[in-house]
Amino acid sequence: MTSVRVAVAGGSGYTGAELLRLLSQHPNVQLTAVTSEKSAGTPVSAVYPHLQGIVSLTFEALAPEALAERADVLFLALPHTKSMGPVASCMKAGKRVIDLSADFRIKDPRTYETWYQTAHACPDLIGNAVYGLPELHRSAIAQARLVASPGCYPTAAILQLAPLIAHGLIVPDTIVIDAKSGVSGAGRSPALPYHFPEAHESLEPYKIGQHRHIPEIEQELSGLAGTRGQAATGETAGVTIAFTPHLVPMNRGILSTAYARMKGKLDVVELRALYRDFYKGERFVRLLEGAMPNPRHVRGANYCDLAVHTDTRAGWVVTVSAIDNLIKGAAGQAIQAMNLMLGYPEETGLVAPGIYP
Ligand SMILES: NC(=O)C1=CN([C@@H]2O[C@H](COP(=O)(O)OP(=O)(O)OC[C@H]3O[C@@H](n4cnc5c(N)ncnc54)[C@H](OP(=O)(O)O)[C@@H]3O)[C@@H](O)[C@H]2O)C=CC1
Ligand SMILES: CC(=O)N[C@@H](CCC(=O)OP(=O)(O)O)C(=O)O
Repeated sequence: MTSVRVAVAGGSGYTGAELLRLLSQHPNVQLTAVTSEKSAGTPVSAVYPHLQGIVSLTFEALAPEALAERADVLFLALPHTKSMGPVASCMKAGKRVIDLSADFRIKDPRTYETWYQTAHACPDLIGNAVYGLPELHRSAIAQARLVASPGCYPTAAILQLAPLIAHGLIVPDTIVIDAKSGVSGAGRSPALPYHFPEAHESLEPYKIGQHRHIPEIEQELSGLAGTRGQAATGETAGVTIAFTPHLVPMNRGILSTAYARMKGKLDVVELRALYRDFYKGERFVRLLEGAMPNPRHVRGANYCDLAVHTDTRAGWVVTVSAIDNLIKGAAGQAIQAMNLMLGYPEETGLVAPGIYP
């Protein structure tokens, strides 16, 4: 088996730690470097004791150019707005890059600027980036040098709505997405809302109608509508959503419930058959008919569990999805993209089931 040299920038964060855990078990990967400024000089296992005896690297403070020399594939797990420069350097060095931040997900630099309050530093590179959701962009990811790995909420929301949009079965501007995330979604840096007494036994919506994942979800759903669905029926391809995220007192996991008004009467049996067909052969999308999606069932795993229901009395279709924000919502999905880019079987290193309870 061939092996590829892989480095992780931002390895001291939560998604970085999950990348290290998963990559250390990948049969084709040799981990060569991991960066952190604050923990430079500290062994990875001193920051993350669960990696003791598994990852022997020490965190280093490396400039992107120096990091790029150490690997063939680079995972960047840096905060959004901080990834643009490092991505440009790694691309210039001719490396394959998988960026977990939001910096290359939005195709329109003005939209990025509006939602991230920062001008894009390298708009010329945005066109090279492929949105890293394998279930929608598999062949483009396989050809890509730069993958913009999706956000956690968008992964859950896009996967649950894609079949409905692609088949033009719902009224596009009636989509309401109500999603809940565990606290690790906010990263490892401490802040008051994530302090135990604040977050524990609490459930709070935030950024109602203002969350930066809105343009990302709309971009992908509009793309689906334009290429496969509503556009064919002569309607506008632009999809507008109402999105409310919530912080829930779990370490990890997202549960997303999406509602949309049905065009005409849709039979739930037919809808489920349509979802089965849309996701046929997809290793990491599990369609549930008896059980309900629950973040508990995907903890530590790369699955997205999905269920479709109809409220025929009120005329709504209701879909529910569950992912682990750090795995299918971040590190696992990024490794899925790497496997595609390198021609490895897509599930390599990702097949372990979740942990329960
Ligand atoms: N958490 C989640 O569920 C998800 C997160 N993402 C995205 O992945 C990326 C990483 O997220 P997450 O792991 O949660 O974040 P964390 O806050 O846990 O970690 C951030 C990492 O970036 C480093 N870092 C912080 N500030 C800077 C800076 N100014 N310049 C360079 N490096 C810096 C930190 O290193 P140091 O030790 O030096 O502080 C740390 O390694 C983000 O873009 C996030 O939006 C994507 C999907 C899901
Ligand atoms: C609970 C929580 O705070 N979640 C984060 C989303 C994290 C994420 O996945 O977003 P990116 O990948 O775009 O960083 C938030 O709402 O901003």
